[in-house]
Amino acid sequence: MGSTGILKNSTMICAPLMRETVEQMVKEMKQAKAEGSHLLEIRLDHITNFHPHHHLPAILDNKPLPLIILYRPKWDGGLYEGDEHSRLQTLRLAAELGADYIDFELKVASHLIRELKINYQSATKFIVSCHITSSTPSDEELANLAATMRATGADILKVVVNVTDITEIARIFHLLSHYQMPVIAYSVGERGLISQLLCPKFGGFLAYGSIKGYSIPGMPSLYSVKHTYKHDLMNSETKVFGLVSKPVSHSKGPILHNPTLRHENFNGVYVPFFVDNLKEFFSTYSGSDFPGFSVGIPYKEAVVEFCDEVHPLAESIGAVNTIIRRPCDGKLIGYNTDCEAAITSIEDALKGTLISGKLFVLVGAGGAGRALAFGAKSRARILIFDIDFERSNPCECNTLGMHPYTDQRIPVDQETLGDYELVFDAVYTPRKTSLLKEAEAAGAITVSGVEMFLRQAVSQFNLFTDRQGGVVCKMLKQAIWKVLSKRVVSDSGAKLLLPCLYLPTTSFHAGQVHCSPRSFFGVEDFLDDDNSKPYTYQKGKKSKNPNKHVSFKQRTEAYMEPFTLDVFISKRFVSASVTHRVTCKQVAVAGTNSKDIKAVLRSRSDIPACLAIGRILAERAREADVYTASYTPRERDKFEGKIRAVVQSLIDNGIDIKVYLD
Ligand SMILES: O=C1C[C@@](O)(C(=O)O)C[C@@H](O)[C@@H]1O
Repeated sequence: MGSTGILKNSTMICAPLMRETVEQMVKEMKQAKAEGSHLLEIRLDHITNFHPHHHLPAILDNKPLPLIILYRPKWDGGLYEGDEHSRLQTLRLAAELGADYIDFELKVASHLIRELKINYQSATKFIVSCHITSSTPSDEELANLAATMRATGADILKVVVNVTDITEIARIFHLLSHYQMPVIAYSVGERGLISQLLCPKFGGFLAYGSIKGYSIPGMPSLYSVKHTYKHDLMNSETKVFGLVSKPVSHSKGPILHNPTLRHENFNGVYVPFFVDNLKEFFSTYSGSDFPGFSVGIPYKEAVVEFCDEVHPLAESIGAVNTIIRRPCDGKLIGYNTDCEAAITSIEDALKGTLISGKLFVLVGAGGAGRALAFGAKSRARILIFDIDFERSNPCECNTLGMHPYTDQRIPVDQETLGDYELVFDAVYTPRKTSLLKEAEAAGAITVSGVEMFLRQAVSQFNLFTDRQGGVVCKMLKQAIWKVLSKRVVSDSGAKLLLPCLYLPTTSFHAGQVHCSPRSFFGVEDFLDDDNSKPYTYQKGKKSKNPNKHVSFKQRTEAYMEPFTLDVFISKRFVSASVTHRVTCKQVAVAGTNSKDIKAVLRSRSDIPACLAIGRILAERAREADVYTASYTPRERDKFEGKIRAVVQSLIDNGIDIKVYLD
């Protein structure tokens, strides 16, 4: 095929061109090439007053790249309304002139392809296409359809569907990866977007991308497939991360996580998952190809149910925004990285003023609101308003102010905004919401949701990749700078705060949510059952004097006793974990709220439950080759009753626990 050949094992990017004149087409062919397209699809049916004998050679003679010639009739979704004979004559002419590819509708393909292959023994390749407007066929139906298409003599098959649920895309992936000839298959629409974004992973022949200035509904831009999702670098080993949300297109996650994954040399991609049904989604995309998810509106609370295990912090908050598929057993582990992100964003904007004792007024108790409330509760007084008391429709109240609802904002009187010292909006698209603009005008310090977004993304990234955070922090910082190219935190007038990204001094999360065995963000809070008495463990204060003598024991403790045990008991549940001090990695976790554990228990918090947690945690620790751990009860905990039962059970099950009592 010479220069027009099919690049083996490499998905091409194709820009469809739909202009009204040949001149425009020629101009855009050059633009598409400059933007990185590998080939071009020329929609003849869009050219007005089209004269085949005059216009076709003009197009083919000026092609800077291989062309697919397509002359779509009205009966198959195109613009051509003339007679069928003339249309097919035009396509015959394209073959005669040596077009690289010609696209035929399945209905007419059979006799035409045979005829053309006999008459013109050119290098032209024939694409046979089928647009399915009814429901997405099953795997079997798709295979049968592909066989019918192949029987026409096609060189390449093209199947376009319009899925009503993202799980139907799995059938497209199956077709792409299993069919023994070149296939183009994708779905249009937001729910179908991943079929286009992940096309190279599943071996699609080509993926489409629209050129700059001519976006095509339901299709990614050439720029995004080339630069954001980097089709060139994707292969069958690429791990797919993504945001589970509805809506999802507002998210800046892909433009943060994708460059960072590449920077870290991690063969992964981060995509938007428009999800309607969590259960179906997790059972469809259940393999190791999908190792981690962010969770956005409106699913942060609902998703807890689909996690096999939930980190104690997320459990206490009642919301999960990050899910990791544990490599050893495929279980889904839920975390919350929003809580720390929200509180540190506010604390940093207050420039060292403590939030303790202040009054927090929280509007909206959805997933993000819960995380913020939880973080604030132990230090400050908090007043919560939510439009929907029962939270029966969380989606509605969570998107206020978010693109495209930028004219809406939470219902707080503009006149009262000046009464607040600081106003924080968890929405980050746009960066400055109507609420923040008004608050700024009223003289309050304002904190954009971008701050929280960034911080939660850093922790999330470290969980996804199980890596240390320093480089990632810097990388994300650069990425967001490029994206926003403006300051990310603002306040009014002279008190202007510089844009900042929280760069923790210790290794950040190190693959787990916990920075240290016992503290998430310096102060660890767990709400008690009646939601009024937080357990608070105040981390030992760091000395301000860097020259202060550190004893040998202090220096070596983490190495001599590398594993710590943490036990948490509430009226509702019991959980315990073993953490490696140096890397801050949790090596084993067990909690009575986990699906598998609660299924076999009568109660989630009685003594038998504690004994079960001790036994299961011991099994998991032993599996991780950990046989010893040290345990210091949390500040308000006494080493008796249920706590003692957990620890005793661990000891009875082969773990040597050293207990430190003050
Ligand atoms: O709140 C957010 C933002 C987010 O939903 C996004 O828009 O990318 C991703 C979530 O993980 C996070 O908790």
